[in-house]
Amino acid sequence: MYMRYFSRLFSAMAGPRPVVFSGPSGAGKSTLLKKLMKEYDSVFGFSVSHTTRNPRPGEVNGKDYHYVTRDVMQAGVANGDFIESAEFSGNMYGTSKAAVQDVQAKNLICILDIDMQGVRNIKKTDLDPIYISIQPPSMAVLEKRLRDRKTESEESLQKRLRAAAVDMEFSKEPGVFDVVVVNDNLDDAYIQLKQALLKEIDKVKKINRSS
Ligand SMILES: Nc1ncnc2c1ncn2[C@@H]1O[C@H](COP(=O)(O)OP(=O)(O)OP(=O)(O)O)[C@@H](O)[C@H]1O
Ligand SMILES: Nc1nc2c(ncn2[C@@H]2O[C@H](COP(=O)(O)O)[C@@H](O)[C@H]2O)c(=O)[nH]1
Repeated sequence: MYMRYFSRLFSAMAGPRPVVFSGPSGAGKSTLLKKLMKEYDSVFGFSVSHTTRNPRPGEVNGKDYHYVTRDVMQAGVANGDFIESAEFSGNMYGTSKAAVQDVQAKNLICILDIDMQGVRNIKKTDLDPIYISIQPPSMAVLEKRLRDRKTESEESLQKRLRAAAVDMEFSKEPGVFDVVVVNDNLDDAYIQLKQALLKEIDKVKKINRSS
């Protein structure tokens, strides 16, 4: 009890609370995050995950992900370099300690885009983030978005849809997420997202003004 209290107190002193974004693949997490980081570029910093999947056209190594082999990723996990890692749709993904520290060293709100296994694992740490779930309006809409994105093979798409069904149930579990945003109309979803983060955004702006 006291340990948890002091851990929260110290992390509050250390800087703004991180934000975890989760939700099914194709729900619109990256789309919303990019809008947020464009509007508040001096407030948020993205925790660049590691993955063993191949880069998509337009993705940049070190910006979207650190693209690594399974051997490199497994060695990093064994070495204790990761806060959390997970297997998703046939590939490994993970948040390195360095990725979060890099953002926090700049006193920015650290954004983690992670799947639900990542959410469960982060809950076992003392990171104490705000948990936001981005959900699609329906499975049918999600499937259309994923197909239209044209990034997945049929096999990968089916795996992602199966994971999405579990994720949509997970988001309804009481106490897991602080906010659940249904991304139907993008502008409406973005307004809801900003509303959920205004307090933290103001905190960072105040700190930046006084430093
Ligand atoms: N509100 C929306 N209305 C219509 N299309 C949308 C909306 N939000 C996102 N999209 C589109 O849906 C597709 C999936 O969005 P996005 O890539 O942001 O999802 P994601 O949750 O980040 O997926 P992943 O977890 O696989 O990275 C993209 O092509 C995006 O342009
Ligand atoms: N547990 C983690 N999940 C992660 C991490 N980085 C991304 N993700 C999640 O993976 C899926 C698929 O992403 P994609 O870029 O291949 O479409 C998605 O749900 C992400 O949120 C991570 O470091 N840890």
